[in-house]
Amino acid sequence: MMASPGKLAYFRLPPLPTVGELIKLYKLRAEKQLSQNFLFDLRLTDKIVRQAGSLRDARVCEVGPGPGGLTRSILNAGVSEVLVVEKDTRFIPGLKLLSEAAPGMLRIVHGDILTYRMDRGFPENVSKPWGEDPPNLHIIGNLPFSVSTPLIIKWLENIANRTGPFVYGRTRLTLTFQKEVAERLTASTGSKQRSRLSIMAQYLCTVRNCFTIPGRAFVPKPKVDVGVVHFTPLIQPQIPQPFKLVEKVVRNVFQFRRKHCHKGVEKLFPEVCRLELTQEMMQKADVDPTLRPTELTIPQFRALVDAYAHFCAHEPSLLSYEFREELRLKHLSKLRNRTMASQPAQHQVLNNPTE
Ligand SMILES: C[S@@+](CC[C@H](N)C(=O)[O-])C[C@H]1O[C@@H](n2cnc3c(N)ncnc32)[C@H](O)[C@@H]1O
Repeated sequence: MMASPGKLAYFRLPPLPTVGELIKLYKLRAEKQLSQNFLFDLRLTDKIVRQAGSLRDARVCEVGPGPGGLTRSILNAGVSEVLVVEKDTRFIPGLKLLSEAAPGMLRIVHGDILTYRMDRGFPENVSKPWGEDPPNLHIIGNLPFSVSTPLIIKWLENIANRTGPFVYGRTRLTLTFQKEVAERLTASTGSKQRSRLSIMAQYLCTVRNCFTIPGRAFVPKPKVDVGVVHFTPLIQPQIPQPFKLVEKVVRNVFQFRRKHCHKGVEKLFPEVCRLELTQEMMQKADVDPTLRPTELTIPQFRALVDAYAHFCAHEPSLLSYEFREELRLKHLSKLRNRTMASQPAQHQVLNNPTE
């Protein structure tokens, strides 16, 4: 493979204390509430980073760096810049050591990833249009279990609406989840693990279950194994239907996961016209009503969502709440963006390597 020009492609961290030694040095006891399970084995962290594809000259945001094992592997991958967001202040001194060893490459943010505005962390991304390859931002993280599902749902909505880290470019994600969640995210049509989460993720992304890390590889050892999942958002001009509408159809269909799918579809309509409209919707979408929810493909879900949107357009009372809510939220987010643009950032960047 040809190396890209510039010194970063050949960057290697100088010798440093090991992750285990750093933990001893700073007396870092793992906090259960923050789902702290650390990876000491740098061959494993390297393997996670390899799933992201080439990171030469890329920008990376790492969620929850903790003692920095995964951060070391990211820095060694020839990236141009890494921004790490860590909630626990105790890890900051160790991360600063890493930052000194990789001058100009590591920005440390003390903050909560659930509220951190990543688009503000990488404002220069504005010049890159959506869909440009290679992507300009990678999100990588050995995620805390406590936030992994809400975080991926929030990011899926961001992908649909091109907000948050997805506002300017086709950001890719390489993240860890509890093994069972990883299996649900990537479950194929007909599999037992197929669920709402599988549909929402695969509606918007190509999803790959990369490999499983046994619980014993972490310190302390969690009760579960961990799956590494890679997401590539699909290139589409705009999500054809609002995210909330997609969510509503998928939620209803999976309400009766062992029954025929028309059972869940019926619940989308008022009782008086339920059976007729369900029949009409299934015909319009060309979906066999006797299939089980787990047997439906993504194109069939798309067809169901489109058919339901058609009914809603003709009978706004079916969906007036969601549409109103979606419009209200979009309006609020526009106002918030405007206000925040005129305010200083709330999260503290603890070092500025470019200074
Ligand atoms: C599973 S540990 C991974 C640590 C390290 N990346 C590794 O692989 O060894 C999760 C990390 O996320 C941090 N964390 C937990 N909740 C967070 C949040 N809401 N925002 C940012 N970081 C968080 C924890 O403090 C911890 O460092």
